[in-house]
Amino acid sequence: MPAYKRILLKLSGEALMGDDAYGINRATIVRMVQEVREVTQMGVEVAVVIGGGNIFRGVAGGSVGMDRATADYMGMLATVMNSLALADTMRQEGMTARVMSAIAIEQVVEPYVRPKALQYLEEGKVVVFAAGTGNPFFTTDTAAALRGAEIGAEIVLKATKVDGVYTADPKKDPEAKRYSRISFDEAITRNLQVMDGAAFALCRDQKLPIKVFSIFKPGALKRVVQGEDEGTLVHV
Ligand SMILES: Nc1ncnc2c1ncn2[C@@H]1O[C@H](COP(=O)(O)OP(=O)(O)O)[C@@H](O)[C@H]1O
Ligand SMILES: O=c1ccn([C@@H]2O[C@H](COP(=O)(O)OP(=O)(O)O)[C@@H](O)[C@H]2O)c(=O)[nH]1
Repeated sequence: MPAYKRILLKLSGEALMGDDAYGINRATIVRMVQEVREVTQMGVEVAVVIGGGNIFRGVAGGSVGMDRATADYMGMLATVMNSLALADTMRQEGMTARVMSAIAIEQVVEPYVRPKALQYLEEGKVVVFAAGTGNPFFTTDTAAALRGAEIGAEIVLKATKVDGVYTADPKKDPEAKRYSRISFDEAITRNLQVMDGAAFALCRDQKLPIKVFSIFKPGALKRVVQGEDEGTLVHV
């Protein structure tokens, strides 16, 4: 039995590279989609926000002297590409997906219209939210928090490169310990970088819990959806 009726799944864009140096690794995206299919088959309504870090990140552009807002728009366009690839892979795997963009790009993707997104979810379609929040200086984590709150998701699931929230960045500090649960207040006070502060703050205000877990661990998404002990729960 699933523990949730409706979820917002945030997929790391960077993880889409798999073992490649850049772009979208075919085997990786197929595996991600198959995991999503498993939970849709359990009757869970799934909305997805995918990042763009495998193609372009605004901060990277900014660091080499680009105008930061322009670089961020490039990052948002990168998430549109990933969203199209994701939805197409879903189609190939026998699912029905709809991409909705936060920035107008009508010939390519339909615009984000909240009631329409809700309708798709009720029809059992997977909705992929593209172009983040549509605003520079934000991240797709914040987009996940925002859309999660808007569609009334019960939880935001952040599938990322680490298997939970740690006392420090586990990629830099081998002594870092994983929390099984942590409050928003503590995560924000300790300035834990696994998610940006804006995303944490929005979820805290909306009382929308977040689960952080590994995108690489087979079966982790299903376990999370079944309410099993997996990753880290960030709670009010
Ligand atoms: N306290 C922490 N706990 C877990 N991960 C952390 C922490 N601080 C920093 N990180 C880093 O945050 C990364 C996940 O955030 P991000 O780069 O935004 O990933 P994504 O591509 O999933 O959006 C992890 O790969 C990890 O190295
Ligand atoms: O609301 C948003 C969402 C994303 N971005 C840009 O899109 C890039 C890709 O998204 P993100 O870094 O969140 O992807 P991920 O970490 O999942 O790979 C970011 O670096 C930002 O430049 C943005 O400007 N506004």
